Amino acid sequence: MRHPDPSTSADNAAVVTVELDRAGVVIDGRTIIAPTTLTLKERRIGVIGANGSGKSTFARLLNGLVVPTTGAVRIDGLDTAREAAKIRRSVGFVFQNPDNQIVFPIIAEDMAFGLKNSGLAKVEIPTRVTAELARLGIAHLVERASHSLSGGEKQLAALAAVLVMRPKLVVFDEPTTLLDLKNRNRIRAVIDALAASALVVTHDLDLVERFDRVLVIEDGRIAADDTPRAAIAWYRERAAA
Ligand SMILES: Nc1ncnc2c1ncn2[C@@H]1O[C@H](COP(=O)(O)OP(=O)(O)OP(=O)(O)O)[C@@H](O)[C@H]1O
Repeated sequence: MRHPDPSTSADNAAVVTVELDRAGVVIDGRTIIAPTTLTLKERRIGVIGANGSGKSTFARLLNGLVVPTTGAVRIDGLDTAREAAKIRRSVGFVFQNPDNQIVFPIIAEDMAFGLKNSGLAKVEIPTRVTAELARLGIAHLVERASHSLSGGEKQLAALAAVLVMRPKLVVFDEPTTLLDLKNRNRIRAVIDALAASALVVTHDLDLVERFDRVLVIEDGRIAADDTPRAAIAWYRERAAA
């Protein structure tokens, strides 16, 4: 059983409000995300849909990695086009490919980098890093060279580097794709236990079946927005057609 201690908990329990206000993305004249208006306040949100439907682009809109070409995206009232640096302090993004995320040669250095920039006292950094790695069951990786890790270990280390910053919302872009069954279950348990809100883009429908809300994206539009049961059933039927 988990006993959260506010002084050491790696999570932040506040719920984030995401607002898309006619937000759309057009690249080279092609509509990738059609103008979309929606508010997300749930703690667990799944985003599913076919390859190339726009899921990653949608996810990237939420922390300013992609800026809408029409309309606006606001996180707790902050516009991603104007306040991306501030927003990234409360919205963490876990990339599908951890190589896009891990920058430093040693895992502990990679995790310490963001903490140093956030102004955390130097003496507190190793404790925060160690605690986060331990929470994900990978404390033994702390001094390992990033390039020597397996795909699954890297994925978990990249996740640790995001969570150590204690974001209020964690956006996951296909977090289980590289993982074996054991590590997939571990990520699933980590998402379940997060005090932070989570939005998860995935093809793994089981992962979102107990979430609060699931969006199905089709050709850059929110084609279904429902309970997991209803949204997944809609998507399965659509995929079978
Ligand atoms: N920077 C870009 N330049 C041009 N096209 C892009 C860019 N980013 C995304 N696209 C295109 O937008 C469409 C949606 O891409 P996106 O990665 O959002 O889809 P996805 O639903 O996450 O796909 P998958 O399930 O295959 O990962 C694709 O056709 C993709 O090629």
